[in-house]
Amino acid sequence: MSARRLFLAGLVLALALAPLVLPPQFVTALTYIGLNGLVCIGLVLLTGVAGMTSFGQAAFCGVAAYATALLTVGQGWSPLASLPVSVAATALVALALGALTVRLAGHYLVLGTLAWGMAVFFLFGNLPGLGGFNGITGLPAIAIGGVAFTDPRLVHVLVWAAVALAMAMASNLLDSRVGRAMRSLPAEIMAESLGVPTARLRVAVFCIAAILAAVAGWLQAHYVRVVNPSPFGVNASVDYLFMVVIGGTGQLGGALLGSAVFEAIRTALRDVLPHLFGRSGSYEMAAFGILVVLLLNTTGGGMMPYLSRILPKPAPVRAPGSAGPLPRRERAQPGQALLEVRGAVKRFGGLVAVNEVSFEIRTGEILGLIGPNGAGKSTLFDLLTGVQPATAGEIRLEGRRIDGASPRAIAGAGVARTFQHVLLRPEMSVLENAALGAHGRGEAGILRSALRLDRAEEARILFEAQRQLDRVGLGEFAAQAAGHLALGQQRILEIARALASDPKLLLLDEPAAGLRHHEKARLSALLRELRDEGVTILLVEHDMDFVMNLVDRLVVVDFGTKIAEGTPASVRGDPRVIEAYLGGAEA
Ligand SMILES: Nc1ncnc2c1ncn2[C@@H]1O[C@H](COP(=O)(O)OP(=O)(O)OP(=O)(O)O)[C@@H](O)[C@H]1O
Repeated sequence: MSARRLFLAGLVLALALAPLVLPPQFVTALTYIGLNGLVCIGLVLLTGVAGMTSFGQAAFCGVAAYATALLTVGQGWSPLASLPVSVAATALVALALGALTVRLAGHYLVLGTLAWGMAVFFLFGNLPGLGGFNGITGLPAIAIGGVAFTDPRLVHVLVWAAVALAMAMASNLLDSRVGRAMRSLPAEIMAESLGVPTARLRVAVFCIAAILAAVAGWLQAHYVRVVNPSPFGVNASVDYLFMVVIGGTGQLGGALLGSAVFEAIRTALRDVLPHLFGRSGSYEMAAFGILVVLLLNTTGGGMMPYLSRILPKPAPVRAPGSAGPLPRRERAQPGQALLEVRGAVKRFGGLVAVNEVSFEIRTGEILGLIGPNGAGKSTLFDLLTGVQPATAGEIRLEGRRIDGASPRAIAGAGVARTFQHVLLRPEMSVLENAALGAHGRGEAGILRSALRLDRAEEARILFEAQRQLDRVGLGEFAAQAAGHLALGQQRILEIARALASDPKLLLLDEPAAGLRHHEKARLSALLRELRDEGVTILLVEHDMDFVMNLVDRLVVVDFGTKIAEGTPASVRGDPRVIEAYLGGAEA
């Protein structure tokens, strides 16, 4: 067993035994830390992992709490029987709200969650049958196998068992194909170009976070045996956000640490301040606010990174020594037309950025797309990758039209790309970044991943990712964080990630930009090797030396129009190219 697992097992055991030795008020505090921790695990997934901020998590606790109150008090169900129904009801509400809100971006998303957080709170207080702001009382205690959880110490064990299960499942999830896709969500263009269905996955993460909040709401309802709106308002949602920010949104442990620190500060202030200021004033909130601001100032990324330094390190994700193959795409014969662009036009208002451009790429060749600044190269690249729709014209991949298709659909059709400004997940390892490329070649979903039933497929994906890293010469860096690589290596990593998707066509957007001379030479050698292995490549590039010595053919554009096409030698001597692009200088 690794040191990390031993530590975690010890922690769980200590928590389970805590009620035997701790006084009741500590057990209550620990129970609340666990309940809040459950909500915060969801919030870490939502905020830290998927990049969405929610001011509405407490409302989800409330939906489950009210649902179980209605079923148990109103209908006489047992709490255990009401658990799946309460959680499912919350998930349905989350699905509906999520579908509406997660498409919003930035501030709009935050305000959207705030709006429904407030709305749900007032619904709890005003809907008939929910007992108004006094709520519903007399909820039964949870009973499992004839054991009634009336003793707070038993509830404590139950709550922390739920926390341990949630932590294990969330950690499994993050360590999987879906988890990597979730971690790629903040870089939406990158994620879509890797075949990740970002909108659907966002709603899924939103629902997962709501389900964790629902379990906490259900536990809390049957712990305190009364349900009213006050713990489910926006204030409580803000508290949850504070907890995860204090703990650190980037790691699951931050959820529990933040919950514990939050509870400790609140309890300390409640106990200490009256001694300092007397009982006349209520200074807790003011002191609490100041403390939180100070904490956030001193621990930018939350407290978890500090704790991580002293905790045993998790073992880095490694590829297995061998694994079965992933599905491969069928390939056309070398020399056949792979991509055909026919009369592509892109207008921005009155400006024609791409004007009736036609060319084709044949299987197994390297084609360079060049032109002076503002010639329309990037726009053409955007048309090929689906980032922008063409105003007119046709783009076909192996005869099938892809103009107007989404970046995800184009990725699915076998077109992989790199970005002019490198897009990686810097905090993920080099291996995991490369594995993101193989997303479309796996199929394990959320539940399979959370239950760790995806290991055979995961081994194949990681093996493939490592194979591509070895292929491009980055194999030895697999366990490093991608953000620690030099820029040139990051560009190469993007190529390895693209190759992991088993592409029919590799599109490279200014791959030599920002590289030093020796890095360019290495990149050039790599692209030649890939071509020799049968990979078809289109590259947009500014660096004439780099392009001229590498490509089989060139397409030259100027003012959005194709002015030349042919081998580097023929293009080099073309008077129109010399005139337009090279300004009379020899290439
Ligand atoms: N979204 C947009 N809205 C309006 N005009 C645009 C847009 N994108 C590009 N253009 C214009 O289209 C023309 C072609 O731009 P594009 O970026 O495709 O050229 P480029 O060849 O890639 O240039 P560079 O080499 O400088 O990157 C330019 O005049 C540019 O200002």
